[in-house]
Amino acid sequence: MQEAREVVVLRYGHRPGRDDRMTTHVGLTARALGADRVVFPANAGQSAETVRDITDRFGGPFAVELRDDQKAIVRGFDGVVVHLTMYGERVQDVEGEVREAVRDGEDLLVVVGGEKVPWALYERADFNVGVTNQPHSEVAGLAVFLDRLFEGEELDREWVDADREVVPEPTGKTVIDAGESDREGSDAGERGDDSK
Ligand SMILES: C[S@@+](CC[C@H](N)C(=O)[O-])C[C@H]1O[C@@H](n2cnc3c(N)ncnc32)[C@H](O)[C@@H]1O
Repeated sequence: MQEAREVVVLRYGHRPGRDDRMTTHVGLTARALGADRVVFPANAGQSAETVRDITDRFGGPFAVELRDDQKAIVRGFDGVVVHLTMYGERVQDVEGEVREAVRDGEDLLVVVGGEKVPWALYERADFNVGVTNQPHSEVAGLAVFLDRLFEGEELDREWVDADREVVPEPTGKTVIDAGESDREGSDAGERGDDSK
């Protein structure tokens, strides 16, 4: 796609304890599927730490920010705002319009909720987008939206400054030092950590 200057994912709301895992997964999904930065609420420090740790080990660039002024971020955002919501327009109907809106290098803010989000967000959003009009999860909605936005190109991205790299293989969980060209067998390589 013609590039947005920066794709930022904003996690709107976080209930410590209850939302920890989901907020972490919003960050990991944003990173893995092509966003440049995630903004978490200030009370989601543990999730921020986990996403930063993954970025340190598996590469970036990807930034994690903690902010407590989500309302102001959305209100003052200088670019295009997409709000993912089951009540929105169908992603397959508006994805082209979203790409068009950012094609001249506009920044893009993608907002996902947790608990109920304020009505003002629906009004400020340039696009309220539904990934199906069925209730499901912010992680699933974000993944599908980013993949549609980037038309699958994010799957081939190169990672910079990684310490570790997963070797894709039909069976096994091999992780090698980044840059290492020799493949190691599953027994020799580090066992993958998929416990996040
Ligand atoms: C579990 S839902 C909670 C929604 C909340 N009950 C409300 O009415 O706003 C959390 C978030 O998942 C995302 N989400 C859920 N279903 C979605 C869908 N079909 N399409 C896009 N995003 C969705 C939205 O960002 C939503 O804020």
